[in-house]
Amino acid sequence: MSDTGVPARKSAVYLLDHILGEGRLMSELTGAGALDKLPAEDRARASRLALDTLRGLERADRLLQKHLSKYPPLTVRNALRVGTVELCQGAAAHGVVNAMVELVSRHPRLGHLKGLTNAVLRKIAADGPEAWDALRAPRLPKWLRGPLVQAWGAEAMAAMEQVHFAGAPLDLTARGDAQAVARATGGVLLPTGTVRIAGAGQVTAMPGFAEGDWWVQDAAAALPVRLLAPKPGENVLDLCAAPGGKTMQLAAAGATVTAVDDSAGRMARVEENLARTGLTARLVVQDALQTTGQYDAILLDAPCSATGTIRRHPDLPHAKDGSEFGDLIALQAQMIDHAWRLLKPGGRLVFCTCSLLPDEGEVQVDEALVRHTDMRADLAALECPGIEPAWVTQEGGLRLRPDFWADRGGMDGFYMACLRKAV
Ligand SMILES: C[S@@+](CC[C@H](N)C(=O)[O-])C[C@H]1O[C@@H](n2cnc3c(N)ncnc32)[C@H](O)[C@@H]1O
Repeated sequence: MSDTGVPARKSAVYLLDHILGEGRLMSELTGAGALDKLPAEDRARASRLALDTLRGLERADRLLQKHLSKYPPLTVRNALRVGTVELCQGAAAHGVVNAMVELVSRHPRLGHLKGLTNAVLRKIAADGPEAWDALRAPRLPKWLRGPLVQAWGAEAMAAMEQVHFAGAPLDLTARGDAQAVARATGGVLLPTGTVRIAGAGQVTAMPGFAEGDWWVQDAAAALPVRLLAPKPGENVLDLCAAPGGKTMQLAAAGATVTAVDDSAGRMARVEENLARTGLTARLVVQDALQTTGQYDAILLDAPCSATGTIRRHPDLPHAKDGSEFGDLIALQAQMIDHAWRLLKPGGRLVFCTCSLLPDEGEVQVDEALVRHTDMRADLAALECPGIEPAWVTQEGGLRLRPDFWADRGGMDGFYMACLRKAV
């Protein structure tokens, strides 16, 4: 890692410029190699700085506003934001200020703003972390906050924003004995069987990673397969499978799994994950709507707004504006109808999305139940260990929100329902 911390901070500012300026997602930028030239430690630091800054963006802007008569160009503004977040997290003032001044002074067009950077960050350091702590938890942008307040109410929204701001712990799904994984990793076992670790370090260095004893999967994301309850030897279709968290759960239960995803790049991740865990599945790179065959059980983890994953992906509300959600909602309905044709009589389909929008959950299932007279919501499937009755919805699905289990570190927002086909 560099002594000055300038390369990691410069990369964090680069990420923010593209997320906030061009609406790119962090995963797109890192996938395209944005951090590849940095040593591993700097890469981790750059990502952490960018994510922490996105989580605290509203607070950073409120503090900076006091010391700026007009906004400087985006790159300098982002350097000030990163510096503010670091200072308010308690980093040593001289290190942060020197690094940010150096970063700005080296910029080919904005070097003249190094004096401003120095003066503003010194004032932020003098304000101290108390000024930061006195501000409310950052709110989601209006385009997303509006529909979520309408769906869940203002109080629940504020609770979700608190959890978004806090970030997420590391959750693991065990290939076999979850208790043993909890012991080996120093984690706690949640009531639903997920192992949760607070303050985890590098994932690949943790006990059991190389042996494939577990994989990273949010506690909420582990539940759809529990609802499906695959049995050994059953023919199970995993539609929209990559990167394969649920594929591995299905395979670990002994099912004969066909995993379909239309992204060859993402399917390569499924292959790697299966190889590491020693599990097997037939992998097919294909549009889910072109899939054929007849299956005992189907898991449909449909593409969605991903608004349930903001704890882990605070870039999403800043990079998106909701304009593509209508197309996703239409595609989800098409996928439910297609999956229904591939399901044997008496079989079950678990539909799920990592979304907080009822249009991608409760409403999808309500409407599917009207379109398919041979479909019913299977309430018995929801009786899994740890699932709380309050999470069950009117149409017979499960609604999970980030503020559920807030005292344990929250969970991703998710919707899921088990739909049973008449014999
Ligand atoms: C929510 S992610 C799936 C996560 C995965 N089930 C897991 O547990 O790791 C949605 C996936 O849908 C895939 N996808 C999007 N449109 C698709 C389509 N038309 N056909 C097949 N896969 C699609 C994306 O490539 C993405 O991997």
